Amino acid sequence: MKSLFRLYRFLIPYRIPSVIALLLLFAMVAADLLIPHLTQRIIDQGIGAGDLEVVITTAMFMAGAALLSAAFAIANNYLSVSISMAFGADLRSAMIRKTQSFSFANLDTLQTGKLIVRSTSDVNAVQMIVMLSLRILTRAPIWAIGAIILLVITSPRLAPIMAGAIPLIILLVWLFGRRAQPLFLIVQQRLDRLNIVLQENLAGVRVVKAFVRSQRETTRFEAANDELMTGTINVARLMAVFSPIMLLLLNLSITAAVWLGGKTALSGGMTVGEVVAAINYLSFALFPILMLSGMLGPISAADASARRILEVLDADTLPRRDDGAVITHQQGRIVFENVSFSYPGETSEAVLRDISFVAEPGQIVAIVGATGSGKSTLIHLIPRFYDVNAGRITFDGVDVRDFDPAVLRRMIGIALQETVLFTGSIADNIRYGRPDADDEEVRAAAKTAQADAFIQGLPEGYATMVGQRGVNLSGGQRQRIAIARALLIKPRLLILDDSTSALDIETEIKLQDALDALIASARRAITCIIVAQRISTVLLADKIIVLDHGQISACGSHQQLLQESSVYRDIYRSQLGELSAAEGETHE
Ligand SMILES: Nc1ncnc2c1ncn2[C@@H]1O[C@H](COP(=O)(O)OP(=O)(O)OP(=O)(O)O)[C@@H](O)[C@H]1O
Repeated sequence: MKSLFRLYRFLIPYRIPSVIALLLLFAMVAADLLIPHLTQRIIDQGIGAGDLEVVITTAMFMAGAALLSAAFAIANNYLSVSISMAFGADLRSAMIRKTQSFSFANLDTLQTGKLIVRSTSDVNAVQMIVMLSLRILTRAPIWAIGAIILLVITSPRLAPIMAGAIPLIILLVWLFGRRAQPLFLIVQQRLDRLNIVLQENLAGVRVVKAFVRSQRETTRFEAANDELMTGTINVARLMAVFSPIMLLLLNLSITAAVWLGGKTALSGGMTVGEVVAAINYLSFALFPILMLSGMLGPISAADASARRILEVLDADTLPRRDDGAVITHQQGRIVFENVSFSYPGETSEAVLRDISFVAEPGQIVAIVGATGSGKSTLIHLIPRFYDVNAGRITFDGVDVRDFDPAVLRRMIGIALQETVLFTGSIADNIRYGRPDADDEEVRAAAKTAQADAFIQGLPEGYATMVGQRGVNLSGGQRQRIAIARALLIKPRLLILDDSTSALDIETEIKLQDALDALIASARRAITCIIVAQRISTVLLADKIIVLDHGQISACGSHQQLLQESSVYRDIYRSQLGELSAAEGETHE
């Protein structure tokens, strides 16, 4: 329950309406509890004494109490629904705000599927309990306590029945809770699993079809679905036994009250009205406990949901730094000083070891190496998608960890390995990092990225809509839009992570020439770090860094590396065939 209570802080902005809702509850319970007392009066002083006037006036009081109770209930329902919906909306917004500040390490642990479940069905479960707290969950105990007090006052002789029934009910609820809690947790975990399978299945539906694996995916989904069903059935089975037992206990208590009350009334120890009122009070006291016990399931589920929501809200993200460094005259000089890095996790090995190099302002630095050698990891450290474990990276002499992440990232234009485009027009996508850029600037960036020609050829040019994940564009077209997007922010450092892999050689050469021209003509230096699989992409780079199993195995220009690095020569040979005679002369 601790997690659930921690989320109640989201009610603070609604404390006044919440207090009003609770006051309305008290008023409602008071009106309800008046009715057994009035019933007693009608029976004893009206019917028993043959006084019609008492019958009529008391009946009018009863109708008044019932009307008031209904009016309070309507006002309370109205308030509690509005408060809980606002609470849910605030909670969802807080979660989305938090995920926006997630580092890549956070995203590694809380993947998309999990985040979606947490910000939808988990929030709904908690929101439901908040609404019930302002209604039935609070009303039930007040009702029960009020009824017990009135029962003891009006019919002390029947109080022992209550004294026997209540501990028994509490014991049963406790036993049920202990048994049910783990079952509810299992259901939540299985729901999580089902959502992840579903999300993977839908996101990868094209691959599934291409590999004719629909059967496998259906089986995988059905397995997760069946597991969820079994879990839910286990909970339902427990409820199926528990609820009737509780009802039996309630009915037995009332039977005992009728029996004992009847006997006492016959011997003159109680009036008929007192017996009727006592039976009413007894059901008023026991019924809420029964109702609350039925809520144990949703409460346990909501507590599990709250725990999962808190995992998101409490995640350790890169803090915003208002006191972070600011560089007024940016040069774009990047220095790696003995950088080592391993991904978070106890068993993970170092992915980068002792990396040192300098990218001077205006230089094009290429990083090559076998797949998995750590190229993407290396460039992800510059905008602080992850922080280094040892050594440091400086941007114009300032350790990147001294910047506010947003300030640092505004100086860096990056086209990531996986191209993600958003629903919207092509122009919107290019403008993503700089929404105020004018059409000319958008077009200039697209021209450099070799995207202008194909965009102009589309039916609506720059206004053409891009589908979810850019499905209506080719891989190479999406890559070029991503490069234009990175260029448009006029970065001091441009990072292209294998961003030209889907381009044909001719387009790639044109892109390289355009980038060269841009770098040469830029008023302020643009440093460029290019990760590449293809040697042809890096031939013109000022400096090529060869990564091998997370370490720099060589560094220099193409010609230097041909002479000095066997790893580089191997990559060269495997891609471009045997070395030409001229190149062969220069090395051993
Ligand atoms: N988010 C992650 N969590 C844990 N390990 C990771 C993560 N991303 C990459 N790795 C591991 O780090 C190593 C280097 O990966 P990286 O993506 O940097 O290589 P790369 O040289 O860019 O490969 P490629 O050319 O195939 O893109 C790999 O062994 C990979 O398994």
